[in-house]
Amino acid sequence: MKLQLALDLVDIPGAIEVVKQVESFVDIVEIGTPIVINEGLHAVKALKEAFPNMTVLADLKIMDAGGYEVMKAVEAGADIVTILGVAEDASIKGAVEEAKKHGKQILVDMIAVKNLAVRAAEVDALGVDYICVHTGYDLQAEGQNSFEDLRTIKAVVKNAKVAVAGGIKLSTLPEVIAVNPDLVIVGGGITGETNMSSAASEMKRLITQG
Ligand SMILES: O=C([C@H](O)CO)[C@H](O)[C@H](O)COP(=O)(O)O
Repeated sequence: MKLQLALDLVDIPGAIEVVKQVESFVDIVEIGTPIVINEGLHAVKALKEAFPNMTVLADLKIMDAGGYEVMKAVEAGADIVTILGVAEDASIKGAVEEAKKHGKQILVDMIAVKNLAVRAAEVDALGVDYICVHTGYDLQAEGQNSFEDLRTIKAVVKNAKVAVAGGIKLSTLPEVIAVNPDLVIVGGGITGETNMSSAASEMKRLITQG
């Protein structure tokens, strides 16, 4: 099980500062959608240049032009690129094909997918690397989480790795670990803490002990 740090509500210098504090505890650094909207793919480039040995995920949440947008993210230095599960199969296939050409990976974000079990099985057959259940900020604000959704996709996904994101904190991490995802994605649960290094370190400890 791996730990991914999601960087969302910071600028490029702020993102670099956070990674410096927690890099030894996280496996993947995510350049979140809000950073990409604010700074463009320069943010991906800057983080990869600052931390060349880290796996960098560009959270583009692609909806169309899968191949082209993956190509641009990979040019900027991304190792993993996200596309939405609600996108057309043609877009997901294009994204997978382009990523594979460069030895990179695709994570499908299942945010807003209605029939999760059916769509997860369909997406799994398209050769993607990760399938991620995700409760976004707007539904987190309504008190929702993705823990039950994680069980749902664990039951149907046979090829891809399974990931979970959305409001995970130190206090709720054990509940997530119990379902045994391949990847746990945490943003505010680390970046919102006064001592980010200690939060990330404790999360890594819990994940490693399983
Ligand atoms: O993808 C995300 C969100 O939609 C904003 O773009 C976050 O990176 C993801 O939700 C993880 O962050 P937390 O919910 O703060 O853990």
